[in-house]
Order: sequence, then C-alpha cells, then structure tokens
Amino acid sequence: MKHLQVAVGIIRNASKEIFLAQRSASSHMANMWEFPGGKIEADETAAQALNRELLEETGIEVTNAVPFDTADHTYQDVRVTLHFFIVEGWNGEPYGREGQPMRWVPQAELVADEFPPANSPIVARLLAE
Ligand SMILES: Nc1nc2c([nH]c(=O)n2[C@H]2C[C@H](O)[C@@H](COP(=O)(O)OP(=O)(O)OP(=O)(O)O)O2)c(=O)[nH]1
Ligand SMILES: [Mg+2]
Repeated sequence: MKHLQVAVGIIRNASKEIFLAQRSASSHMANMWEFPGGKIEADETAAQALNRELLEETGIEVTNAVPFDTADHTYQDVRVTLHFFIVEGWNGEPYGREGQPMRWVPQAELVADEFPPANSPIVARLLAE
C-alpha cells in the first residue's frame, strides 16, 4: 500500500483561532476541512515541506513552527503519517490560495467530524488544551 508522509500546519493566531481550509471535491477526503499541508518530497524535511506547502496553499511565509504531534492512519487504499506543527509566526495573511474555502475557528470549537478520520486524536488534543 502507498504510504505518504505529510506535513500539516495548525496555523493559530493570537486570538486562539485556527485556520482551516476545505479540501476540494475531487481530492482524497473530498470536502472535509483540514489543516493546510501536503506531501513531504523525498529531498525534504517535514519542516521544509511545511513551509513550501503553506506558501503554496495559503500564501504565508512561516517564521515560527513547532512540532506538535504525529498521527498514523490507514485509509482504504493509502496509509498516511501526518506530521503536525503549531504555526504561530508568519508573514502575510493566510487565504485559500488555490481557491479553496477557508475559515478561522476558535480552538475550543473545533469539530472532529469535519476533518479526515486521521485527525481525530489531534483535534481531541487541541480541544483538551
Ligand atoms: N493537508 C492535510 N492532509 C491531511 C489532513 N488529514 C489527513 O488525513 N490528510 C491526508 C489527506 C491526503 O491523503 C494526504 C496528503 O494531503 P494533500 O492532499 O494535502 O497533499 P498535497 O497537498 O501534496 O496534494 P497534491 O499536491 O497531491 O494535490 O493527507 C490534514 O489535516 N491536512
Ligand atoms: Mg495539501
């Protein structure tokens, strides 16, 4: 089975709101809400992939990212290992640079069911903080 390493950014502002983006209708985990991010290329560290993906998907330049947790999950036909970072420093203002819907949600109001199943333990941890 294919095994993807994925870098994911939990972009959090000073008001403890988190930036979410909606996955496209044609993607894996279509229409679910996600923390922006994407696949780590063979020549990249997780942090390098995070910086590249957040620039591509949200337009920000990350200046502060701290590793938070990892999650391993096997979907029907792909296994993913997600490397989550808390991002609290950046230049610019994040937006849906690929045209995807986006919203800021207070950390305490995250809803696990809106995310792909792999995110459940991470959302639970954020809600417990
Ligand atoms: N970005 C992101 N991906 C997630 C999350 N939860 C989760 O299970 N995934 C899965 C969905 C995908 O199977 C996998 C890779 O994410 P991706 O589709 O964003 O990868 P990418 O940006 O490199 O996409 P692409 O270039 O192939 O379009 O990770 C999440 O919170 N954020
Ligand atoms: Mg992506």
